[in-house]
Amino acid sequence: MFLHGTTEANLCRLSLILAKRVSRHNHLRFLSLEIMSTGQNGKVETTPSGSNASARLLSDSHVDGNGLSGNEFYSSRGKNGRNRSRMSKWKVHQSASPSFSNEDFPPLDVNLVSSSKGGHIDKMKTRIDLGPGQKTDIIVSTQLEDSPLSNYVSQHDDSSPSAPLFNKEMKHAHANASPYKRNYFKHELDAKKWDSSHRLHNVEPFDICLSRRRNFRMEKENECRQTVDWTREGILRPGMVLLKHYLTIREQVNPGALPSILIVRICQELGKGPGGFYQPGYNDGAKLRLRMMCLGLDWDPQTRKYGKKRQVDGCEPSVIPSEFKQLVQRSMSEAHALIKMDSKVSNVEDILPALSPDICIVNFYNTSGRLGLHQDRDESRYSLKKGLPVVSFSVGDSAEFLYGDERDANKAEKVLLESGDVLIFGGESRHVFHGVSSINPNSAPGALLENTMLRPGRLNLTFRQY
Ligand SMILES: O=C(O)CCC(=O)C(=O)O
Ligand SMILES: [Fe+2]
Repeated sequence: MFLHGTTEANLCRLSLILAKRVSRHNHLRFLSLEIMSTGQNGKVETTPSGSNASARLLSDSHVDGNGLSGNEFYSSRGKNGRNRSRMSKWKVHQSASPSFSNEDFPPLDVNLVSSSKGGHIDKMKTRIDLGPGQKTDIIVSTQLEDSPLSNYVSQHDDSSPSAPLFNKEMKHAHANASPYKRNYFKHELDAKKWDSSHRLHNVEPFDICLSRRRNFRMEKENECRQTVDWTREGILRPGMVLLKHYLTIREQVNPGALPSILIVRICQELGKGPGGFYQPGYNDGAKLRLRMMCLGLDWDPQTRKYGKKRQVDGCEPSVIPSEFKQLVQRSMSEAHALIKMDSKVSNVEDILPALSPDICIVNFYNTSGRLGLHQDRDESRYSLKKGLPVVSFSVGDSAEFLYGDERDANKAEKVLLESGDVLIFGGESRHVFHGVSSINPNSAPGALLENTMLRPGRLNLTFRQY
């Protein structure tokens, strides 16, 4: 017997056995398991990760003051057939006040799977019975042996499309799962229809929206309105303006026509097609904790350069839709009006120059997404020298946005960016350091979710002029 004694040991052992079994039947090179079970103490136990060589179990997960903590049990089988195991503590900081309970917390940000060769990753979910009182949901992530996607490595992906291996147990588990988990299952079902021809490309199509059967009643109940004291608006610093809910206040009569809903629909369509969302990486192989799509011109995070085609699959970015450009111009007029009221300058463009955007970078952050402090300084020297602004639209879950004069999160100011907010930084604020430190789960407006089925997470669009 490979491991014995504790529940953790048994679960780890089980994941290794399953890994081997699935591997034999489906010719898999790679597999990982995520086990979610409710232990006798009522706390959620999660097992992310594992392959045919290793398994990791995060157990006793619990919400404390400002994060999640628990124990990690790790075991692996080396090439020499020897087994190793260790136990350690882990902690995931959640800087926003926890909006979830022990019983129903969102997927942890963990590296489920990674492989030196990479490949397509599928998921299926099943439920197994470990004996009295021990029902366990397992998410099995698999990697097909002959996948042409040899450059694609998913490091943390709570939203990747699932395998066509959907089975009876999954349906059973679906019926019994909590509404949060049911959404997850539905997503698995949809992914069954996944067209394998997409896999011929290096980039797997990513849909920022879920399917129709999502349970919004539950989400509305859960909706957590932030009561933070750092919600600010107006002029944040010279050349930096925050227009609160600007993309949601226009259409009171017909909520379906709200600009933020239009933005999601357009981004969904463009994001699924060629040149759509992908998860970019840095030079050192690390992945950005977001999905990205560029419009107008492509921006490459590795070379930090703009180009006509992107490196990852040679696709050309779509053009920036005229609706988006109009929204940018309207936002700029609003910002100029605010500046005019606030200052005595004769020409507001001296403080916030106008732009004619030819680049739009669209980011989708899942609820564990973030972006470190950085400056946007890859546009042309002309654009940067003139201080032509970056215009940023936020849609979906709210985000904690940091900004400051240095790349130091401790010295940065923070502001809550909510769905519909427009943030503009140009003029003398054009080189401000900025980043996203966290996304607040369940904070997106119900009307937006009902009309778009946007996944949990946040959509951000930044317009610039090269
Ligand atoms: O998501 C955001 O609010 C910021 C995005 C950003 O800074 C960027 O794309 O350069
Ligand atoms: Fe930026």
